Amino acid sequence: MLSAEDIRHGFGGRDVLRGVSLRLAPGEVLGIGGASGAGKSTLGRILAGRTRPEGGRVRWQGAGLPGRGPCPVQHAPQSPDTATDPRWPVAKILANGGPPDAGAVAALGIRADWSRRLPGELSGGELARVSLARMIRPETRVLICDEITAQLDALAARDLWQALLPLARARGMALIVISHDAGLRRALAARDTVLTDGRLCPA
Ligand SMILES: Nc1ncnc2c1ncn2[C@@H]1O[C@H](COP(=O)(O)OP(=O)(O)OP(=O)(O)O)[C@@H](O)[C@H]1O
Repeated sequence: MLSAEDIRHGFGGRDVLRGVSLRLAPGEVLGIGGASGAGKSTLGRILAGRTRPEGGRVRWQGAGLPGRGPCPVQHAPQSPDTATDPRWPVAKILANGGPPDAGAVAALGIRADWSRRLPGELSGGELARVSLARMIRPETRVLICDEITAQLDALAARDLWQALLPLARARGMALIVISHDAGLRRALAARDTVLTDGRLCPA
């Protein structure tokens, strides 16, 4: 479904990704770990078509990622507070880029009475759910979860995964769990990998 072949990318002449290849099946949960600065977020953005790699290619169902319309691969960023406009109420955040996905909004426990609140008026866990719901549309087939619970306490993190996993399973939506936390990756992902020296290796 989603594949990457020999992805290479760097910044300022420094190679970060040195030939990353992967394949992801529908509904699969894949873990990606690696040291800080290893290139996990860079890879996530490339897989979602947000960053054009210097080398290699990302393929979606055998072709390039669609250039128009909603992308089936979405990258959920690690810091919802910097990814959401602090002046926008929840309803506007959810409607940005298309009508909100009512099923995802309900499954993530987003309450109607949050709709007029600003991001600063939500708890960290609530904001993480809103930020995630923006990325889940009916067309989303792969969700790249980039340290989405790293800033939450253990209980809020557990609640978020317990909401997200059944939603993903019900939709056959694949997840890529990017996390420093090997225990979390092992608990969630059937297949776990680590980004080391610019390459993806089995964990
Ligand atoms: N836009 C950019 N311009 C310059 N350097 C960048 C840019 N984006 C990322 N980098 C550098 O590329 C390297 C990989 O960054 P990336 O954010 O992908 O790592 P990461 O594995 O996700 O790290 P962390 O676990 O700390 O979030 C880092 O050294 C980072 O400083």
